[in-house]
Formats: sequence, structure tokens, C-alpha cells
Amino acid sequence: MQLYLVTDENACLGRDIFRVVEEAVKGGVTMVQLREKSLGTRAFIDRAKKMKDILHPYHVPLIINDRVDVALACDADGVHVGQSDMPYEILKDLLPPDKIIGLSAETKEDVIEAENLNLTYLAVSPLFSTPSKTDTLAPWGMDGLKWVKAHSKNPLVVIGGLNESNVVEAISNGAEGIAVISAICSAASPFKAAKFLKSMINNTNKI
Ligand SMILES: Cc1ncc(COP(=O)(O)OP(=O)(O)O)c(N)n1
Ligand SMILES: Cc1nc(C(=O)O)sc1CCOP(=O)(O)O
Ligand SMILES: [Mg+2]
Repeated sequence: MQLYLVTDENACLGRDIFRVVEEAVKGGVTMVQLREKSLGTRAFIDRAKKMKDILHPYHVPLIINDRVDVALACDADGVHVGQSDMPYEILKDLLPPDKIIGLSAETKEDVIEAENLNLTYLAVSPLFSTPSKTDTLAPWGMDGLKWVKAHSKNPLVVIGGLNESNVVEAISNGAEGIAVISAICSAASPFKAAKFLKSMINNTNKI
């Protein structure tokens, strides 16, 4: 997981989304989630297939946000679902067993329920408030992350407001993956931004 890029075409500031993603991967992104909130199904599948072709030579997995049908159609590496999306129990039966499943935890109850699920990762959602997604519950904050780490066996990804000013603290407090939109998609150089974040992650002591 490590450095997880979640896409948002609007955050790419008019630049080509595939180019932004490839630059970011060259800089060190280790997983990509294609997050499309307004594309029709066919356009989403087309974009997912093209993204998969771009990521394949770098051995970087492609995760599809929300849509298991799109993930199956393009043989993506996995799906990310939130608490209002397809329930895990249904998703796991639809996906082949080797696929990645990520789930968002917005509350302490979500974290405890997730203990019984076979997840690839649990997303601490959101770690900090962010203009990139405003329909969230209250941010966990660093104390919340510490609580999740103490109560969860799942590998943790943090998302929401992550950037070079807070990745070290997030990793030091138990995050195994750092998920970002704007810190990379909206950077002047997605390559340099990814490279810098990745070096910070690599140089931080994990717990
Ligand atoms: C890595 C990661 N974590 C959390 C989310 C948010 O998922 P969700 O709550 O379903 O919200 P949408 O992204 O679908 O708007 C995520 N996408 N990725
Ligand atoms: C897609 C997403 N999910 C979130 C959650 O809290 O579940 S926050 C978020 C957007 C993250 O964007 P940025 O890195 O620009 O803050
Ligand atoms: Mg969702």
C-alpha cells in the first residue's frame, strides 16, 4: 500500500489524468484507486481498462472505487467500498478470492465490525477534514488513529488532508498506507510530489 493515489480528474487542474497518474507512479506511488463519481458505466470501464494498461508495466495495482461491476469488467486488482456502498458480505462473494478489498471506517463501531472481515486494508476516514471530500463524518485526528491502531488487526490506510506536513506523524502512529488526492493530483509536479512523499514514508519508523 504505502503511497496510495486516489484519482480525481478535477484535482488534476486540467492535465491529462493518465499522465498525472503515470508521473505519480514513476515518483513512487504503489497503488492507484480510480474514483469516478460522474462517469457513465461504459466510460468508467474504458477509463479503467486504459488505466490498467498504464499501471501494468509498473506492477502497480488498480483499485476501483465503489463499483464491483466495473472492477470485474476490467479485471482490476480490487475494490474500495465505504459504509454506504455495497456491503462487504456481498462484495466478497462477487469478487474472486485473490482480489484486494478496502473498506472505510468512519466510526469506532465500523472499526470493531471490521475485525471479523477479511480485508486487505481498513481506511481511517477521514483522518483530517479535506475540501476534496466534504460528505464525511467528524475527522478521526491523530488521537483517533491511535485508538484505531489499538483496536484493529487490519492494516490501516489514512485518508483526508494528508500531505508532506503530516505523513510522518500518521505513519509513526500506525498508518501503513497514506492515501492522497490533492497532494499529488494538484501538485505542480505529480512526479516530484510522489517522490518526496515516498521518501518521507520510507524514512519513517513504523510501529
Ligand atoms: C482509500 C480510501 N479511503 C476512503 C475512501 C472513501 O470511500 P467512501 O466513504 O465510499 O467515499 P467515496 O470515495 O466513494 O466518495 C476512498 N475512496 N478510498
Ligand atoms: C476520497 C476521500 N475519502 C475520504 C474519506 O474520508 O473517506 S477523504 C477523501 C479525499 C482525500 O483527498 P485529499 O487527499 O485531497 O485530502
Ligand atoms: Mg464509496
